[in-house]
Amino acid sequence: MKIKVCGMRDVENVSSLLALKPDFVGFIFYHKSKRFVTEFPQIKFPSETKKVGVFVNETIEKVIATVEKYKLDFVQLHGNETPNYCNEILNSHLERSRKIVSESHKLKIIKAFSVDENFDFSITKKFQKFCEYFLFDTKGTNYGGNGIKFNWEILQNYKGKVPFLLSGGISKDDAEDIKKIIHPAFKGVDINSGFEIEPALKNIKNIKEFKHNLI
Ligand SMILES: O=C(O)c1ccccc1NCC(=O)[C@H](O)[C@H](O)COP(=O)(O)O
Repeated sequence: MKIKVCGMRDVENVSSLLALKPDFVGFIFYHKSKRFVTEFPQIKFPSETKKVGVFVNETIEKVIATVEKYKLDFVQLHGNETPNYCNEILNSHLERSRKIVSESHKLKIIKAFSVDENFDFSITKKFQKFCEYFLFDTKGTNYGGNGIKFNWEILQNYKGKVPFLLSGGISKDDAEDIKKIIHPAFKGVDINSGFEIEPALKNIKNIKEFKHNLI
């Protein structure tokens, strides 16, 4: 099962996290978030851990510039971005990387959806050809990091092929329930406020225990 730890910022905290070999580490580039990255931690990432930039209704130019500056592997889109916006992100990155010969990595997209009891999973269809993963997060007052769970049973209404990460209010005591989720597209979890000491500072011991219990 894949693990994404989102909302990181502190250089020593990121460094301790990397020792646990998470699959993804997320950095929030949304200035209204309390986890907004003001100074990107300058650390060499192992190739098995992917860097994810989280954006909310950001301009394409800003997203691409941030991807290039911090060499991000994924962008996670957490606002009202459309399939066309996703297409433009991929095309802009491809066009730019063709011009810079040394930069040839392929950018990938995670589209986040805010889920509540009435969520219509069929809206994900229009995004499927642009996205590597979907992220099903709980609908709340903020675009993300709300710290609340949705009813995981409704995941069974998702019939698509794009793999998804489950998110929203997950904490270390949820490992057993997560292991009970049976769905062909369920690929992993995204964790955030449930593991925080303070905004953007994670409790590495709890993440280690959670990761161990998930196996
Ligand atoms: O975490 C934030 O502050 C945030 C703000 C705006 C957009 C997205 C944000 N987080 C993205 C994530 O992937 C979170 O991990 C996800 O929303 C779950 O958070 P939590 O409920 O705290 O576990």
